[in-house]
Amino acid sequence: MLEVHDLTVRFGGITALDSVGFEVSGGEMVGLIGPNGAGKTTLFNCLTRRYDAGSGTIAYEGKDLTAVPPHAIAGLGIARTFQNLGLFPRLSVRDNVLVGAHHRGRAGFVSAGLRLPGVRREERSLRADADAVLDRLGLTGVAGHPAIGLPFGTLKRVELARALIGRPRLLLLDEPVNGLNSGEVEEFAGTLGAIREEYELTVVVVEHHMGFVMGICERIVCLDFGRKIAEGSPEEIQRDPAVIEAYLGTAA
Ligand SMILES: Nc1ncnc2c1ncn2[C@@H]1O[C@H](COP(=O)(O)OP(=O)(O)OP(=O)(O)O)[C@@H](O)[C@H]1O
Repeated sequence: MLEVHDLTVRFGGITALDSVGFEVSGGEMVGLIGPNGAGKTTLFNCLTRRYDAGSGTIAYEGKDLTAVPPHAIAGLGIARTFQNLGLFPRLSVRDNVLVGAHHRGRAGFVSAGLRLPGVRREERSLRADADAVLDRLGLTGVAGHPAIGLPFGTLKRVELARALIGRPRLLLLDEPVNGLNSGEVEEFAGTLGAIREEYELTVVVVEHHMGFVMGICERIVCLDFGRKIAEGSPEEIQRDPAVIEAYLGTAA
């Protein structure tokens, strides 16, 4: 589904990604780990076209992703969540989720302005979809509540709902359990495991929480200083000397 080859990204003198390559098959859940500044978010930003790759290739379902404009990414079935939440604080939870469905709307500027029947039908159908996703993630009770003031764990689920309403095939999660307590982490892992099947998702997840990532992913890719230093099953990664050295500064 996803093939990344030789991807390099530089910011002035910093090489954020250095010839990184890996593949993800349809239906897989792959973890992307690495110490702070390793290049994980930069990689996500390349996959969603927020950043241009300096060199290298990214193929998604056989298509050259580097030639796709950023606004067309959602329409290709790629959705992401953000490390620091990308929600609109004063919009209701339901409206925040509907933002994730913008690419599914077909109404043009004029027909939307005139509120023609087709536009109203489309809005009803998207609202029904939003309500179904909110229900699935246990958010119905806060659907009308502004995002501001809701607990962090709830907001993380709203982010996930907003990604899901876009009907993605590839879901990119940037630190989804960062800031959650251990009970919430466990609950999120259970939800993600279930919705992955229900929504037929392929998932790439960036996460520092090792218990979460090792427990839920089939395969892990580890970056350090922009380079891929290891790839393998959670068991292989946990005993890989290069990974241990990257995290602890010494091969234990
Ligand atoms: N827009 C940018 N301009 C300049 N440097 C950047 C930019 N984005 C990232 N970097 C640099 O690229 C390197 C990789 O950063 P990145 O945010 O991708 O790491 P990360 O693995 O996601 O880290 P963390 O786990 O802390 O989120 C860092 O040195 C960072 O300072």
